[in-house]
Amino acid sequence: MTHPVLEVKDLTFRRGRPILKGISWRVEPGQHWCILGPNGCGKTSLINLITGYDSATSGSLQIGESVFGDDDWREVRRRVGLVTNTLTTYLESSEPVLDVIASGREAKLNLIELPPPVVRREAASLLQQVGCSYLREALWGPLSQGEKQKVLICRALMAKFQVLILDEPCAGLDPVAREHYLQWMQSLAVQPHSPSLVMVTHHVEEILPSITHCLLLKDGQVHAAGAKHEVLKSENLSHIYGAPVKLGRRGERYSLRLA
Ligand SMILES: Nc1ncnc2c1ncn2[C@@H]1O[C@H](COP(=O)(O)OP(=O)(O)OP(=O)(O)O)[C@@H](O)[C@H]1O
Repeated sequence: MTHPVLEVKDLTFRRGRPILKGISWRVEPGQHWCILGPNGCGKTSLINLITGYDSATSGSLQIGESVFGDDDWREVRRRVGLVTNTLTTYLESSEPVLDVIASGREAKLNLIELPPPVVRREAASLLQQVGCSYLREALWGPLSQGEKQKVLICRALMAKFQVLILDEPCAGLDPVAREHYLQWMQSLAVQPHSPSLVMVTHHVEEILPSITHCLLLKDGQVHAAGAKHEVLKSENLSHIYGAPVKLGRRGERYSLRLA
């Protein structure tokens, strides 16, 4: 039996009030997903549960063959890469960029011990791949938003991950940097052994051709989940955003405007 890359069943999350109300979602090998939904609908909460930063109130969660509760989630976490701005608040400003990247190997923040030279070399090579070799000797704190995003991607790539979760990866990037970044993600997604990408975004313009599926959330519930071309429709988006919107398509890219 092939295991899903990721599966959640009837997942609920309460913090004083219900935040996620019975989410069921399955990511199969070879699929790349995009999660869309209005502010406060529970996108980040869902990701925090998947990455083990928070615990679900009920329901089940599985990454590959590992089930949350049965397996050591610290080990499982090494298979889930996460790129999120929230990480930026946990990282020390004085942390060298190479150590930030190297810390992805162990899924740990702010390394106490120096990473081994072989790991630092891998980190430097990843930095080169994203066009940021000039940051080899830099510290984390003063980096620009775009540089931080690229360093976090490198950090995620250090892990032996099956899933790479990108929480609003283009936030803070200028339009040209955003397009370069998206092209780079596209080239990553089409590599033969690419991890499954799960991208959270507010902008349909950022949905890459390689994204195969979409999960639409509203009020902590799944409104629609499935193949991109079936789910990404004006009526579904109007429903989740609570206003009439019109989805446009140009080639393999999308746009959205108020109807
Ligand atoms: N630990 C928590 N304690 C209390 N409330 C929380 C907690 N985590 C999330 N929430 C609340 O749950 C709701 C969903 O938050 P979440 O950050 O998941 O939304 P989101 O879809 O990622 O929103 P955005 O698009 O604005 O980033 C919000 O109303 C938030 O205030």
